[in-house]
Amino acid sequence: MPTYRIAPSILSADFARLGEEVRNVVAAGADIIHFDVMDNHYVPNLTIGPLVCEAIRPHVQVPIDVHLMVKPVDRIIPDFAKASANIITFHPEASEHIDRSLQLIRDNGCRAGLVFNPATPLHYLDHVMDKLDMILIMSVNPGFGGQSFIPEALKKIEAVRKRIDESGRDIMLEVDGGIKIENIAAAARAGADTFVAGSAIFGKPDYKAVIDAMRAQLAQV
Ligand SMILES: O=C(CO)[C@@H](O)[C@H](O)COP(=O)(O)O
Ligand SMILES: [Fe+2]
Repeated sequence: MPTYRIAPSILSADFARLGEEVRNVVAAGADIIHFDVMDNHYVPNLTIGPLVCEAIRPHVQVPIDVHLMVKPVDRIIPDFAKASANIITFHPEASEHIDRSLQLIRDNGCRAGLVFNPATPLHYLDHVMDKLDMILIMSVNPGFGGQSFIPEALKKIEAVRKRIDESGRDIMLEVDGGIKIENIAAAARAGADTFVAGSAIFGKPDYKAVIDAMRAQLAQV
C-alpha cells in the first residue's frame, strides 16, 4: 500500500481559534497542514500570509504545505520559508519563470511543487520533473473551500501518476478540492497519495471520526 497522507485545509477552520484548531486536527491524525494563500488577484479571494504560518508553526510538528494562489509568486517564497513552511506549491500560470520559482523554493530549504487547475494542461511538467517534490491536482477551480469535486480530475491524476512512475522519482501526488469520505478512495485508485480536505473535516464536529473514516476507505484501495 502506498503511503497515504491526509492534509486538512485550514481554510475551513475557525480562524479565531486557529492554534487550537491545528492542534486538534493533528491530534485527530492529520499528516500535513494544508495552508491556502489567496491574493484577490490570481484568485478572487483573500486569505492568510507568512505571519499566520509563523504563528501556527509552534502548535504543530507535521509539515506545513503552503498552496500559493498568488501572482507573481517569487517575492513571497522566501517569506514563507522564513515562516517555517515545509512544502511550497504554486500555479505555473502565475510564474513568469517556472524553473526559477521551483529552484527558489528549494534554495530556501523547502520542498517544491506545481499546481494544476482543472483546465491547466500537464505540459508544464515537461523539463521540470527533476525539480518537483509534489504535484498538486486541483479537483475544483481555486479560490474557495466547500466546492464540489470535478470528476474529470481523476483522469488527470491517472496521467500524472504515470508520469511520476516513469520518472522513477519520489514525488507526492496531492489532490485538492471537494475530497470527502465518499470519494477519497476513487482519488487514491487514480493514483493520488496525499489528500487535501477542508470542509469535509473542519465542517464536522469530530475530526478524528472523519480522518479515521477516510483512512478506512484508503485501506480498501
Ligand atoms: O485550494 C483550495 C481552494 O482553492 C483548497 O485547499 C480548499 O480549501 C479545499 O477545501 P474543500 O474543497 O476540501 O472544502
Ligand atoms: Fe489548496
